[in-house]
Amino acid sequence: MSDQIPDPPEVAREVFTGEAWSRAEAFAELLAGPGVVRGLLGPREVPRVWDRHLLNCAVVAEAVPRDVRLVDIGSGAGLPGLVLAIVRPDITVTLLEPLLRRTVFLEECVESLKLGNVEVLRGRAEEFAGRREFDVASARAVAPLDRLLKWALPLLREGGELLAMKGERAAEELADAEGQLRSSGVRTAELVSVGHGKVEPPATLIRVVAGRVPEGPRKTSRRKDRPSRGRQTRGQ
Ligand SMILES: C[S@@+](CC[C@H](N)C(=O)[O-])C[C@H]1O[C@@H](n2cnc3c(N)ncnc32)[C@H](O)[C@@H]1O
Repeated sequence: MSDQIPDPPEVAREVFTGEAWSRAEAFAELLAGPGVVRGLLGPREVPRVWDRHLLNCAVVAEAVPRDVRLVDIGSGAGLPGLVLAIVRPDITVTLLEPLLRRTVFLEECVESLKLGNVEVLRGRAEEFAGRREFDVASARAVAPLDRLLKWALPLLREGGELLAMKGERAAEELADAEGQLRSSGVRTAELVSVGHGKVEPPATLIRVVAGRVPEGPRKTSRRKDRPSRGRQTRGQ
């Protein structure tokens, strides 16, 4: 393992079990190596690659139901989507990211980690409104809640959930978006705390449950649904 990467904390062994352990180690190396060289992760993040990145993202799995189709909006270097795919082989994960440099890295990671439950999709979330449908949307450090709602809700089925990783300002963001939440017809919006005993402090999520899906192009045929731009790749 690279000199710069700290030893994983003890708790990492509880979070990444079975095959997930070697994949988590390999992903830490990819982030701290090519990820830093290509400017996807700041060099100062390397010492905290386990706690701030891998573990903090992995604990989001506590809020993800079983066997769902999850889209990670603005996945960047694969956070949290690729980590969720590592710890949750029961779910299928779409890493949605507009920047080519990042999708190339993501595709390389998927191949190198031999993840069969991941798709890399290049494009902006708003391009796929009504064209793709998911059960869960995750996002970390992508946009304020009001903008995230505009991007995520059209990608979710009725009853689907947005899980937005937010920090200290989570409650404030939720309060600020109250009007929009009401007019978007969402069922519920609440703060959820995950990772107790695993990450310090525990991670705060805003969970929004989508209401009725508006009538739209989602009802068109599969062939027409295919995005006109953007590359899609399935993992091995
Ligand atoms: C600050 S980075 C965060 C990356 C990653 N989620 C993380 O926590 O490290 C924000 C990411 O959102 C992507 N992004 C920006 N606008 C987007 C949009 N409209 N749809 C999807 N992704 C978008 C950017 O390309 C970038 O990779």
